[in-house]
Amino acid sequence: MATPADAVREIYLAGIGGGTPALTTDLTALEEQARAVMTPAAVGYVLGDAGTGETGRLNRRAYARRHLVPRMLRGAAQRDLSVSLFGRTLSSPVLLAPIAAQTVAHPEGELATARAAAEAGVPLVLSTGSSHSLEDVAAVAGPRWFQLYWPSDRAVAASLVRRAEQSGYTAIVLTVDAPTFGYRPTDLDSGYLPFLHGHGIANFTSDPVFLAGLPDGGSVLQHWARVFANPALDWDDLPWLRTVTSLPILLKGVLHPADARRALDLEAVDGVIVSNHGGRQLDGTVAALDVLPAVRAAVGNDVPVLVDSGVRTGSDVLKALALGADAVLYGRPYLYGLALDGQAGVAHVLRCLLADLDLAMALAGCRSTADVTPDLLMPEAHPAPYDFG
Ligand SMILES: Cc1cc2nc3c(=O)[nH]c(=O)nc-3n(C[C@H](O)[C@H](O)[C@H](O)COP(=O)(O)O)c2cc1C
Ligand SMILES: CCCCC(=O)C(=O)O
Repeated sequence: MATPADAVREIYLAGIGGGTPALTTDLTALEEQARAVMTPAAVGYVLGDAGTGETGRLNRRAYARRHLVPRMLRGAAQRDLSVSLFGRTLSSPVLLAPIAAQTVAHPEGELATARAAAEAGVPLVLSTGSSHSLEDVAAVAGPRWFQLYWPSDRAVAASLVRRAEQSGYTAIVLTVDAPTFGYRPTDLDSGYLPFLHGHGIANFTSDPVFLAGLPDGGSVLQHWARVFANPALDWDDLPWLRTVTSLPILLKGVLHPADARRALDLEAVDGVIVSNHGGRQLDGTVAALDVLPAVRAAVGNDVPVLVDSGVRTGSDVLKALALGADAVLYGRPYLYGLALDGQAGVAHVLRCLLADLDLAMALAGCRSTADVTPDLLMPEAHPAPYDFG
């Protein structure tokens, strides 16, 4: 049976004939390659962090300062990478993070991403800010979740969720860390917001409720700007979302354990995604990985907890799982693959990540994701200095 690590063997075999991969297999080097092929505005949007970039750097440091203590002789010749979430089996603990406006990186945008994800069996979380309608993406996608930016008009929110449900998306990811755009100097310096250039608004321009609210002769972009976000959203709104869908709901962008607990106590959500949005929202924010154990402790072991922000390699996935995550969202690197070579580029990145993860499990002595336990990590010499009580 083919395993993700076979990709590595195939590369070496191709090398006998002089072949080498078209793109780097170094998942941390893709950024530099992609920078060279994207427009300056796209580089600013995709690579950019909020503020000084402190949180963006911290995300990587949080992984770098943790170290694995692998176990030997555990007979991990075959690895089972699968995990179970909301009653479904995922082929690996990896999903593609919602990334808006993907046509800034490649003209085929989310369609290319969805095809590559389907081929790899990796679930895609499609952004509300997709450049192709959620129906068009569903037509070429494999397993899929829908990420919701809750519009200022509840009727539009309900319409998006209903469409997602009808199009086979099996979970709703409500992102709560972006009531407004963060302060992003890379975008501000070039005066560039992709949405105002027509990227990432297809779910609105294809939405009957949104279009019905468009004033006669009014501008679509101005209407979008009014409707897209709801900065006034608060906890009292959450139960309403529960009334419009029977799908599992995950809250994305939670960092404080008390917020995770509160969401569950409201019985309004089924899971949480610990994330600082890749350092793009509030600069100076703690690394997502650093609060993951506290969030896990706050919600208990039965609630799905995912994490993102800074995941790059197979070892990173192991570290996240060892600290209590059920799965990770993989973000920018797949966008780099998209920019470099469209669908084939995303496929390459996923092949590399899954091969790296499969080998990491072999080398750490893990036959299955259930074997990725906290004792796989070196206890921290300097534990996190905060106690959330
Ligand atoms: C260009 C870009 C666009 C994004 N758009 C969205 C979005 O529409 N919705 C959302 O919830 N998160 C969005 N995110 C955040 C990602 O889902 C994820 O949290 C983040 O990329 C993780 O950081 P990393 O990619 O550095 O690992 C976006 C991130 C990037 C880089
Ligand atoms: C309000 C943010 C919209 C897109 C996004 O999530 C991002 O650029 O990070």
